[in-house]
Amino acid sequence: MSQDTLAYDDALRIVLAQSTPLPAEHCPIARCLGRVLATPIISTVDLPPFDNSAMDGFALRGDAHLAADTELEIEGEQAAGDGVARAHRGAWEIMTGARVPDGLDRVIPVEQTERLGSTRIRLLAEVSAGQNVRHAGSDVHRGENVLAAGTVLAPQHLMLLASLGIAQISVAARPRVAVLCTGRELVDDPAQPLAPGQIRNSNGPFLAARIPLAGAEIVYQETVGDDASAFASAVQRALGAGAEVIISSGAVSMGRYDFVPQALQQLGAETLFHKVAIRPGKPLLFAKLPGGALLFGLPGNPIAVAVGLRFFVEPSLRMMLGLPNETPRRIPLLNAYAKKPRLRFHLKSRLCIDARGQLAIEVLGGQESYRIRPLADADAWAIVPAEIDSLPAGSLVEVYGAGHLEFPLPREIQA
Ligand SMILES: Nc1nc2c(c(=O)[nH]1)N[C@H]1C(S)=C(S)[C@@H](COP(=O)(O)OP(=O)(O)OC[C@H]3O[C@@H](n4cnc5c(N)ncnc54)[C@H](O)[C@@H]3O)O[C@H]1N2
Ligand code: MOO
Repeated sequence: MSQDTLAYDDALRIVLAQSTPLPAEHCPIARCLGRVLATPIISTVDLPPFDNSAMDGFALRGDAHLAADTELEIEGEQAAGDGVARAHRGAWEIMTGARVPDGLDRVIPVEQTERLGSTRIRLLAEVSAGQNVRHAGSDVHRGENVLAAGTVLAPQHLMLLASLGIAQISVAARPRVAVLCTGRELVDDPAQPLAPGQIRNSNGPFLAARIPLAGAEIVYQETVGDDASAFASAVQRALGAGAEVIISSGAVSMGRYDFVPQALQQLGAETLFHKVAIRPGKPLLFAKLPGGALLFGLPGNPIAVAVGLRFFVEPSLRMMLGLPNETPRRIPLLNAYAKKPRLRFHLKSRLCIDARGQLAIEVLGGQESYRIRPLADADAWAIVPAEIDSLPAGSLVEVYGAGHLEFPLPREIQA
């Protein structure tokens, strides 16, 4: 390996050292899906807020057990939404979710009662204290820590926040990202026929789709030709749009038109590394612009872009979002895998259940970095470290989900 090619871990360390957590901001809960909670949520209320019935039936009181065949007068009715009622004796007809009248302590379902005329019932089963009552605070009690900082808010968290009456929360600001695609061969408009030598821009739409899923927002997007000055002015426009992170695709390799390093020099940027011992995406470049924005120069091959985003940009975004570094899962390889040593491989892969019914990771065919089709079948990345050249079937390999916030796997139990 040439001396200027960094090991992945060293390159990642440099990226993380340049990535700083962003400040928190307030967000109404209707708009916080996918945001990262900046401060823990401590409930100021009990949930349920009052003792209420789990059944349509009759609320009663009694000793530890109220025997079957007991007969009781119907003294009142309590529906969901009714306020405080005070009861001293008898049975109250009650609906599911209704507040249990004060003084009563259990509910018998209507089907376990027999109506005796219009004002009396007989119990057909024994009912004990607390039965069919959902007690105040039994789900969440006041003062309970219900969501930890760093929670990525999903619909079930919004259900909890809504039930606690929380209107606004504090979330990490979303990193502002610009995407610049380079290449004279690129056509953005799907309706435009391709001239000989042209291809469609697929990296732009991929990045535009993935970045919001990674917890960031796109503030600027442009496709530029093969020219250092045009690229430098696109970088200025991206910065003008407020970008804190610029992701470019293409023009970082050895070709005559691979001008990103030169443009960065023009811009006065500090290049922190160029070339990492990985496949795909070896010519990846990382720089810091004079105002502090980070630039990830991803090699143009589509899978090099996917790997650069997943294994360099996303760890940086995690740091900005206040999330800890990711830990991969270790999963057995479905089939043996061999490669040349020296480069760390990132393999388009798919989780599967093997013939014995166990979770395994299948490395897909077609690993070349121009091959987009197998990525469409992939839902995970399998990693083979630089120093390893062959792995028998069943070897445990590190596996990462398609995106850092999407991991379709169960949690690992910590020993
Ligand atoms: N002599 C050498 N040539 C190459 C080397 C090398 O070490 N020595 N490295 C190869 C590797 S590995 C990669 S990866 C590529 C990276 O090249 P660039 O970053 O300079 O990217 P381009 O040349 O601009 O494009 C590469 C490839 O990707 C296609 N492309 C670019 N942008 C898009 C886009 N937005 N959508 C779809 N496809 C895109 C482009 O047409 C090229 O086919 O360099 C190797 N060469
Ligand atoms: O690093 Mo490249 O993406 O293998 O062609």
